[in-house]
Amino acid sequence: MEAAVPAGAVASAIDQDYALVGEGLTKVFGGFAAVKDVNLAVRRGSIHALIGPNGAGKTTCFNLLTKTLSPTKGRILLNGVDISRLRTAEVARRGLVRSFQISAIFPNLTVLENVRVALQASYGTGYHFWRSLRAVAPLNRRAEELLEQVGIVESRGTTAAELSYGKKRALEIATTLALEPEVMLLDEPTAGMGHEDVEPITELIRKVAVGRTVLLVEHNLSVVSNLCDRITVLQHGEVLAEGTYEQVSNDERVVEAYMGGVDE
Ligand SMILES: Nc1ncnc2c1ncn2[C@@H]1O[C@H](COP(=O)(O)OP(=O)(O)OP(=O)(O)O)[C@@H](O)[C@H]1O
Repeated sequence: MEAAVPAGAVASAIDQDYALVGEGLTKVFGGFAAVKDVNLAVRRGSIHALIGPNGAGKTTCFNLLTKTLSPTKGRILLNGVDISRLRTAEVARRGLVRSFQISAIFPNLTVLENVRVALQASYGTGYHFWRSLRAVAPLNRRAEELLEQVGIVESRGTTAAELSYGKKRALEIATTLALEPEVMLLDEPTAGMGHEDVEPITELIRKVAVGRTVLLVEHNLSVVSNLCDRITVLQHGEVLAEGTYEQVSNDERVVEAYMGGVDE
């Protein structure tokens, strides 16, 4: 007869496989449950998408996982550690980083300066406008490396305001990488983009995801099918289906949810 596996052993095996886990996540806004008992496990090293029709609860769920909102019920585990009660900065220090919104980019600073600000934030020194150029010079090399990685190093001297939309997104990814994330959370990375920018950003995400874990909310289903290993579909705040793109796109309930909604 096989010896019973102690519960702790199962839990730690799960911790090793999954970088980020949401357990029984629930968020109630004034009596309305936007997210209900959602269980989500993001496998280490994977690109995982959260999709669903409008109003399905994706943003709320994402905000819970990124600690922008606190759950009414449930908990969040990062590498097996309960981070539900930790602040965003502490969670970022532990490797869980949400991509900055474009609005968080300083439009009047150059591309290089923007990445340097992020690096200074990550080194805990903060950004001091009065610091001499010599004092910040060591950061320039790292900033240039990051810009190289995201393919916009030739724009280093351009002010962020002058960048195309696609390059702004690339800059946003560089500022996220400055925090050395182990788990990256991307909020609709291709939202508002023209056709010509979607593919380069998809390829960039694929590239920076190597050696990391990525969770993204994305409306563009062709990006999801092209990029993501696993997909969780939400509807009315609950998990409707989970699997590969092929599995969920062949699931009648998912087809029905999308046909019944107004999503693209
Ligand atoms: N702060 C809030 N207060 C009250 N209701 C909210 C709040 N935030 C979200 N909701 C409601 O929760 C539900 C889920 O919203 P959420 O934005 O999470 O969905 P979504 O799937 O991201 O939708 P979309 O694709 O349209 O962005 C919606 O009915 C929304 O109106």
